[in-house]
This record gives sequence, C-alpha cells and structure tokens, in this order.
Amino acid sequence: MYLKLYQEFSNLFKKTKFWENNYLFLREFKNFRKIAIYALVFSFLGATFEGFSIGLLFSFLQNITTVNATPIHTGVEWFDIWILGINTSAISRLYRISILIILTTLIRVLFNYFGQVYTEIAQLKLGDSLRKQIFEQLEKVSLSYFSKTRSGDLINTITTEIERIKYSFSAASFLLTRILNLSVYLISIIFISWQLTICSVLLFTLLGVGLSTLNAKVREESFGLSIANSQFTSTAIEFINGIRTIQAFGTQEFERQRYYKASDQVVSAYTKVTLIGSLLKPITEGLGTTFLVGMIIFAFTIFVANGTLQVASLLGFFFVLFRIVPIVQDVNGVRGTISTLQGSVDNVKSLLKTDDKIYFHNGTLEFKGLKRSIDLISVDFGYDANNLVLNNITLSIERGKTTALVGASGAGKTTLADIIARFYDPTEGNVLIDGIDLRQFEINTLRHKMAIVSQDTFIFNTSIWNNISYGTSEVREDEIREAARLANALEFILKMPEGFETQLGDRGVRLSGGQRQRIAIARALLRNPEILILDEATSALDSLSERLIQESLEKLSVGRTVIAIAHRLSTIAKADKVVVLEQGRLVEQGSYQELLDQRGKLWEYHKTQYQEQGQAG
Ligand SMILES: Nc1ncnc2c1ncn2[C@@H]1O[C@H](COP(=O)(O)OP(=O)(O)OP(=O)(O)O)[C@@H](O)[C@H]1O
Repeated sequence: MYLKLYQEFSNLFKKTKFWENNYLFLREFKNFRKIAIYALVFSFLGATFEGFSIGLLFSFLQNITTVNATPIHTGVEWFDIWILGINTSAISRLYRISILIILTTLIRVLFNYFGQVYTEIAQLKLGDSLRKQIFEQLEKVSLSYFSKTRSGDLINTITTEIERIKYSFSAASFLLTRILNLSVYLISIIFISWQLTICSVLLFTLLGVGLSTLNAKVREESFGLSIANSQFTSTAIEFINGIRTIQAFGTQEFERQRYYKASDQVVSAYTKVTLIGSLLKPITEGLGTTFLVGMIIFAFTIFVANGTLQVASLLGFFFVLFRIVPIVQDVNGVRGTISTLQGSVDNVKSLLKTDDKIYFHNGTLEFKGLKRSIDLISVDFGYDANNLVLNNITLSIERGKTTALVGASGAGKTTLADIIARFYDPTEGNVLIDGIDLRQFEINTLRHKMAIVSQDTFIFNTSIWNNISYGTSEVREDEIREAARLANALEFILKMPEGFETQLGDRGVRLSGGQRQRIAIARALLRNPEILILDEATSALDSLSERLIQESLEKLSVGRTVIAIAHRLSTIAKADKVVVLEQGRLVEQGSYQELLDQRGKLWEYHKTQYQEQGQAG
C-alpha cells in the first residue's frame, strides 16, 4: 500500500512537472543549505510573532476599553497564571500585556531582521552560484556554440534573468513561511470544529485549483517576456557596437525604430504578465469573502441551530479563518509572482543544459614543445554537418619552418589555422603533433607555447601595459618595452599622454586599426611562442608600418614554427612552404618559386596581384 501511495505521490509530482520546473532551485539549495534554512526559520518566526503580537494587542484593547474585562485564557495554565496574571487586578494585567507586547515586538523585529538578512544572503548566493555555473558552462562549450548564439541573449541571461530569478528565493521563502503559518492556524481550527475545517479546506482547495489555470497562463506569458527582454538586449548591444556603421550609413531612423519596437515589446509583454498576474489577488479576495459569508450562514443554520457548536466557538473559528484568508491571498499572490519568473528560469536552465551542447574535451598530455612536425591527415571540417569547409586536407607543417596559407577569401585558411590551434576539432581525420593526436594534449600547455595574431584583434578595456602583458605572469618592464619596440609600437605608445598606462576603452576604441594590430603583435611577441600563427597580421597597416613589422616578424620567425595567412603575397614570398587552398581543398603546395614555376593557382594569384600593383603604381 505504501508503495502505491509513493507511486501516486511521485506521479503527482511528474504530472505537475514540479521537479522539472523547480529543480534549478532545489539543486542550488544544497550549496547554501544552512543559510536557506536560517532564512526560512527566521522569516517563519517573524511571521508567527506578528500574529502573536496582534493577539496581545487585541486583549490589550479589550482591557482598556472594557471595564471589568474578562481575563484572556490561553489554555496553558502556568502561562495564564504567571505571565498573563489572570488572578491579578485589571491594571496589573494591562501592565503585563503591555510589557509582553513590547517584548514580542522586539523579538519579532529581531527575527524579521535576521530573516531578511539571511534571505538576502541566500538570494545573493543563488545569483552568484548561477552566474559562476554559466561561466563554467560557457568556458567548456565548443566555440561553435558562440557562432550560433546571439551575444545579447547570453548577456540578458547572465544579467537580467539571473536578477529576476534571485527574487524567486524570497518569494519561495515567503510562500513557505505563509504555508507554515497556515498549518498552525489550520491545526487550531480543527480543534474547534473539524467538520467546518474540512468544509473550509475543500472550498479553498477548489479556489486554488481554479487559480492554477490562471497561473499556467501567467507562466506562459512570462516566456514571452523573457524573449522580449532578450531581443531588447541584443538590439541595444548591436546599436552600441555598430554605432559607427549606423552613422556612416545614416540609418539612425531605421535603428531607432528597431530599438523602440524592441523596447515596446518589453512593455507589452510585461503588461500582459501584470494584467493576468494581478488578477490572482482580487479573485482570491472576492471569492474568499463570498465563501466565508456562505459558510457563516451554513454554520449558523446547521451546527449552531442543532446545538453541536457554541456561538462563542463559532466566533473563534471565524476569527481564525479571517486571519487565514489574507494568508491564502498571499500564497496565491506569490504563486503568481513565481509563475512570472518561469520564463527566466527556463532561459537559465536551457543555457546550463548539457545534453544539447557540444563540449570541448581536454586531453591530459603535457605539450613540452614541437620536435618534428604538425601533420594534418585527411582532415574534413564543417561548421555544420552538411557543409564541408575543409575537405580531405593532408599537410605537414615542419618545426622551425614558415608555412604560408594562400587562397581566395572564404577558401578555409582561418578555419585551418583554428583547427591547428584546436579551436575546432576535425569532423573526420586527425591532427598529429609529433605523431600524437592533438586531442590528447592538455590544451593550455599547447596554447602557452603558441601565439596567434589574427585579423580581429581583441583589445581589453584596460591599460596598454595590461593589454601587452595579457596572459603572461611575472614579466619584466624591459621585456614589455622590447616587445613593443619589435612590434613597432613603442613610438606611438610613448607619444600617448599616459604612455603604457593609457586606458584603451572598449575594444580599444582609442587606437587606430594599425595600432591595435601592433599591440596584438607585441602581445604575441612577449609570449616568446614556439608556434606562431599570423592570420593576416599586417592587414591593418600602412605600407611603411607593414614593411617594418614584416622585418620584425621575419626576425622573430627565425627558429620558430610559423603558420602565416596573407592575402598580400609579398609578405610570404620567403616562406619555406606555400599551401594553396581553394574551396576547402588543398590544391598546391611547395616553395614559392616551385609553385610559380608550375604555373598553377599561385602563379595566377601572383600575376593578378603584381599586375594590380603595377596599375596602381
Ligand atoms: N563561425 C563560423 N560559422 C559558420 N561558418 C563559418 C564560420 N567561420 C567561417 N565560416 C565559413 O567557412 C568558410 C571558410 O571561412 P574562413 O574564414 O576559414 O576563410 P578564409 O580563407 O580565412 O577567408 P578570408 O581570407 O576572407 O579570411 C567561409 O565560407 C565562411 O563563411
């Protein structure tokens, strides 16, 4: 029988999706169990003492307004005699009650204070823990996740949604406190009349079931609110990041409309949630009062008329029941609030979900340095399954040599370099480092010996000094200066008002494209990498800077393994090996001169570029 009961119970949970909807919080509680319990206990005690104080206030008023008022009895003899002093004079009872009121108020205020503080701490911990879990998740997922997800959605989840979810803790704690209060009151009315208690519970349950439908609707609308919030954040971020392009194209009006529309959608989604969510309280209030009046008439005509219940007991019953009604209203109101948070909870849940994402699996071998070569064996790769970007690439990149990747835009050069740096894993085939699969290495041991200077350099919003020394610890001042000098950046850095301490702003807005690239080159040089990936490293430079940097890169390349991607063939003419890619396939490889002699693809590129330069000259 117990088994059956258990099954029924767990089926009920499954049916109501209780676990599915709430596991995010329930799982979190284990991280701050103690604080959550303190928050609940203090909040409950605070609420209970509130009821207690009101009861005392009631008898206080009775004492001062009624001459010869009958002393109140709690039923606990020692309490009535020693504390309330039922056998003493009216004035002595008044003093006792006054002191009790002050004492219970002090205790209540203290409990409420601790309840509030612990609830706040629990909320902060919940937010902190979720934010950190999201970081761990984002750090582990494959890069491809970021190409498919809008950064605005992610930022919205990390900021707005987590802020909203935090409040679900105080809502849940309030809910539990009220439910506990409700239980205490219920027990007391059972003693007065169990029949009337059953009637009341049935009526209020009926009301609760009816309101669940409304709750489900609120929940549904709250998804719309989360989507609207997400879209607004994305639009705002795009507007801020794309402000130059927007101004250059004079599309302010178009962007204004997009921005206003996104903002209006947030307002309209919020309004829907508020309109429906706010119905819960008045409906409970209206129906609750109707039920109560109905029950008073019913109790009088049945129980009092046939003598099963005293009028005094009936009044006591309804006195407690009247106290229950606002609690039931609170419970329903909070349920409504919790429902409005469901969309946010779902957003965070789907970000933290693990079975629908591709993860980066790290290896364990320490990379101690390249001895012979990096070999790609029949490598296929596609960002999505049906579209191969790299097709059957077999290539050897020898230690200490410069290998240049050449090809039309979109041929797959950057993707190939990304595969070597293990930003992506091949869909088919292998990348071997000295014969060992790249996936077996602990990735940071490899990346610490590797530096990448790419087309889209990321500059952090901090000083030039921190940007150059990024990721290197215990670096000396002369080393940073030397890296800046070699990257041809020292001169412009020293001309800046605060030199190396100049703050660079978001994404390095205070620098020109060429300056940003030189900072990136200095950053790479400082790491003294064994393997250097240059993805159009000199693309944002004028011809003088390009020549200077080219010289320093050439000096730097001596003795290192370099993979260089360049559109301008002049920058790779001295490479030991040139690899030509076309639509993801390797079509030629050899020295620059060998390939020119073959009169194949490289020769065509060479011819076109030098003809263009000739015309330009
Ligand atoms: N993150 C991504 N998600 C989906 N497709 C991508 C992604 N990055 C690149 N691609 C696609 O893969 C193909 C190869 O791109 P890749 O950047 O490797 O070419 P590339 O030869 O380096 O081009 P370019 O010289 O213009 O930089 C292109 O068709 C591009 O649209």
